[in-house]
Amino acid sequence: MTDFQTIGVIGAGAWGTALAQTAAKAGRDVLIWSFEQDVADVINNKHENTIFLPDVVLEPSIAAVTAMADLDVCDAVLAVAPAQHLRGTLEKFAPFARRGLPIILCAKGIEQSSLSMMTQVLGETIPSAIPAVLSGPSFAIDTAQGLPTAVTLACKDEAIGTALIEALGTPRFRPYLATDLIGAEIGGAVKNVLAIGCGIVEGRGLGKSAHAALIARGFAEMTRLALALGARRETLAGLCGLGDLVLTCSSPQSRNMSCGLALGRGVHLDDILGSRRSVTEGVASAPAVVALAKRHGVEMPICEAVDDILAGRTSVEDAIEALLARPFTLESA
Ligand SMILES: NC(=O)C1=CN([C@@H]2O[C@H](COP(=O)(O)OP(=O)(O)OC[C@H]3O[C@@H](n4cnc5c(N)ncnc54)[C@H](O)[C@@H]3O)[C@@H](O)[C@H]2O)C=CC1
Ligand SMILES: O=C(CO)COP(=O)(O)O
Repeated sequence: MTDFQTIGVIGAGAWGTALAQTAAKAGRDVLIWSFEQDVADVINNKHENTIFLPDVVLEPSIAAVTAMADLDVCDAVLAVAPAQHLRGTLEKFAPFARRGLPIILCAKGIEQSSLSMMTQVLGETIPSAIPAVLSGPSFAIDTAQGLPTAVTLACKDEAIGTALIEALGTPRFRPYLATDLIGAEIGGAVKNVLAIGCGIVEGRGLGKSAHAALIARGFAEMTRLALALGARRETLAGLCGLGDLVLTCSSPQSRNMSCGLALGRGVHLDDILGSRRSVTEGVASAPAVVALAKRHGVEMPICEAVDDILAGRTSVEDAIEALLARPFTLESA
């Protein structure tokens, strides 16, 4: 018996669909809200999200809706809209969220216009909700196909966090409880920017040694920013930090890494983004990460280089040369 029998999923992209599938496999009744009517129709009529997560037969206990009002029966909600659309999406849901509703934030990004983390966006749109963050190394297709995945589920209230894990966890989808929401959020947002950087390194043929160096120095940047924002170091060393960084930075199936790969091979950013319907979160989060770092006096040269390349302020070649020309320094600095 669970306190959270009916689960709402807001966002029917690849990750929302995969989380709906795993919640259904855990025995929950699932309502998934789709931004697009055609996506809702295909989920209901074909039991497959042919647009964002093809080739996965969805559980019969998943129903798609396009009216937020239909989610008012949910005991807990997973918010899986992309970071730049989260505010508008939660504003639409706000009138139907009961007081004290647990809302699990699953987007990995920072709002570009306000530099807000997703928990801040939730606090401003549905202040009565109980916030949680779900983040970790988990490609949607792996999770949806039932391949083993483990993630961090962060909630300040440990009893509610534990109950959410009991409602959503399965032997194949293993959430680990944490209480450090900001650490989990920073890990997910910054690893996307670093994955673009790792893709560039691969695309330029700079070698596996450079690739590993970028992961390690990128992890130092991620940790510095997280600590400045009040996170705990051990959170960043876990699934939602290092774990996701390693996955995303080593997998061309990552949208962020593949974006970097193409940039490194000389493809223009507009052409890369124009050829995909799915979201590449690191592109929107890069300027926000850099601005947030500046605000807190944190040095993040790799993220800055990625942001400069994305914004067209520097070439890939010049950015690499500038990083390599930086003064030698203490590793722990
Ligand atoms: N796909 C994956 O493997 C994983 C994705 N995530 C995160 O989940 C979040 C969602 O990503 P995906 O499900 O992969 O998205 P996706 O790339 O599969 O689909 C794009 C999503 O954006 C939505 N969208 C487009 N315009 C919108 C608007 N104006 N308002 C609201 N929604 C709009 C679409 O409805 C669709 O749900 C991202 O923050 C991503 O970083 C996290 C873990 C794994
Ligand atoms: O967050 C992810 C895996 O944990 C998915 O990464 P991409 O958005 O780069 O595909």
